[in-house]
This record gives sequence, C-alpha cells and structure tokens, in this order.
Amino acid sequence: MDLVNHLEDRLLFAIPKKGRLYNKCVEILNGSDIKFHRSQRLDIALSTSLPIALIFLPAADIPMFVGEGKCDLGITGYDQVREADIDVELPIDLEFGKCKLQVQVPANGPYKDPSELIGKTIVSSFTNLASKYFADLEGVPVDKMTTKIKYVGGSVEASCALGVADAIVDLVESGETMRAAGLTDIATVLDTSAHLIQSKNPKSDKDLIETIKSRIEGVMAAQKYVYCTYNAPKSNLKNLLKVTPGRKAPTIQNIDDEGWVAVSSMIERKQKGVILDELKKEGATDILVFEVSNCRV
Ligand SMILES: Nc1ncnc2c1ncn2[C@@H]1O[C@H](COP(=O)(O)OP(=O)(O)OP(=O)(O)O)[C@@H](O)[C@H]1O
Ligand SMILES: O=P(O)(O)OC[C@H]1O[C@H](OP(=O)(O)OP(=O)(O)O)[C@H](O)[C@@H]1O
Repeated sequence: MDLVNHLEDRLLFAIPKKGRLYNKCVEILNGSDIKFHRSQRLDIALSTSLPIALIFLPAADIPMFVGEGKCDLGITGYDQVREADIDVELPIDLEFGKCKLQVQVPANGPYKDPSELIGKTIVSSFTNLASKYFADLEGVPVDKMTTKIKYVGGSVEASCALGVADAIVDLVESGETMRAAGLTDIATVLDTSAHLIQSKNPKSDKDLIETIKSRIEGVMAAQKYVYCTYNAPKSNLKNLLKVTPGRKAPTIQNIDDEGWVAVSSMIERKQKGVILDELKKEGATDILVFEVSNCRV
C-alpha cells in the first residue's frame, strides 16, 4: 500500500524511530489503544483504531516536524526540544527517559568548576545548549564567546581521552558511561525527560487531540497508581482513611457486618509497601491490591 497517499485526514504523530525512547513510546501507544502495525524498514504506520498516522523519526528531528506543524503531536526528550530551540506546547511530561545534560571533565584533570573551561574546547551532540551555557558563563552573546564548541553525533564520552576536547556536555543517567570513560560531572545544564509535544497550530480535529491526550494521561495514571481495597473497623475508620485518602476521595461501602465497612482507594504504586504496613497497623483486614490496566482520570 502506498502509505504516503493515505495520510490525508489523519493526525500525524511523530515517534522516535529507535533508541532510548522507542520501547516506552510503543508501550504508551499500546496502553492508549492506538493500534498499528509497523512494517520492517517503513517509517510510517497507519493506526487501525484511530485516524492517526505514526511517523517514526530520529528523536532529534521531532521538535522541528512538530514545531513547523508538519506533525500535530510528537514524543521526544525535553533536551531535544530545547536544543532545537523550537516553540511547541509541552502538554504531558511522560516521566521516562529521565537524565541530565551535564558538563563532564576528566576525573583526574585540573578542572573543578565550569568557569575554568572558558576559552577551552567542549565537544557535544547538544551544541546549541552547550553554546548558550558557556556564552552565559562568559557573559557574552554566543557569537562573541571564546569557548569552542564542537559537534559529534555519538560516543561523546571518548572525546577527552582522544584529545579532541577539554570537557564534554552529554546526557547522564546512571553515570556508568562517564565513570567508565574516567569522567566526572562539574555542572548540570538541563534536567530532561520525555514529553508529549504538540504543535501550536494543530491541523487535526481538536477532539481527536484531546482524546489522545486523555488516553495518554490514563496510561500514566495506570502506571502510577494501584487499586487497594480492605475491610475497616468503623471504630478506626477516620485514621485508616487518612492513610488512603484516594485521588479524589475513597469509596466506602457497607458490608454484612455491623462494625465494619469496605474501603477502596487508588494508592501510589511507589508508596504501596508503606501504606499496606500502616493499614495493617491501624486494624484493616483483607487488604487487597490490584493492578490498574487502564483508566481515565
Ligand atoms: N542514558 C539515557 N537515559 C535516559 N534517557 C536518555 C539517555 N540517553 C538519551 N536519553 C533520552 O533519549 C533521547 C534519545 O536518545 P538516543 O541516544 O536514544 O538517541 P537516538 O535518536 O537513538 O540517537 P543515536 O542512537 O543515534 O545516538 C535523548 O534525547 C534523551 O532525551
Ligand atoms: O549515565 P548512563 O546510564 O551510562 O547513560 C549515559 C549514556 O547514554 C547516552 O548514550 P547512548 O547509550 O544512548 O548512546 P550514544 O553515545 O550513541 O548516544 C548518553 O549519550 C551517554 O553516553
């Protein structure tokens, strides 16, 4: 099928074609019931469940496609949006792809503070952000700065050992890559995570855009919360409800036992252990926790 001729009347949604963000993006699309089949080597996939075409692009190019209104929605790193310096809406922080863009120097070298790198050579894949950072440090516009910023497309961490850089500006998550390369951070330029980005002038139906956003928010909530139910003695209900106040309010139901009620409430997944300990301590019984496979919030 000639996919390119089937894009009319579809919302174009840009997704990273590979790399660190790809798998999580596919999880979000699946969770949002945006069904698609991506043929091998093809960078366009038509959704079979909604009038959407997924366009698989390099993460770095997505801000441009969305910023120029070629795609109405996209997913990419906040770092890529800032590097591209393009004006887009950032409606949802997707809270994955979390890392920091940092100034890294040889751990056994002379530099302890970024100001000591003024006039030196910095290598980065993020030359715009690095230039702005060092121009600010020098207190001059980018075209007047003395620090030299050189571009490399990957394996930035090798630049110092190879003698092409005094320092680098690169992404750090666990810090393992930099430690292995004998580097250490001396400053953070930017904190980043993946975001849903939206064109300032979307061409598609507003309702469809809102549907997609609400589904993605539902996926995020389903990942963030689990559903907890328990039996509570009426005598200590007040204290138990303090432990599980719910997103809006907990649901309380009568059960066939005078002194007890059943309580259900969404609780944060990462608080689950502490909350269950507390419920038990406060006299709750039959405490059950369920996964939320999907929701609308
Ligand atoms: N170590 C990391 N941990 C978490 N998120 C990261 C990490 N590295 C990159 N990212 C995020 O993923 C985005 C894409 O990075 P990635 O390295 O996957 O790029 P890519 O487009 O696949 O390029 P390439 O694979 O050619 O280097 C980055 O802009 C950043 O937002
Ligand atoms: O702090 P860490 O958890 O070790 O992650 C940081 C590394 O991840 C990214 O590179 P990636 O592996 O995506 O490959 P690249 O060097 O080709 O960009 C980044 O550029 C670092 O090299």
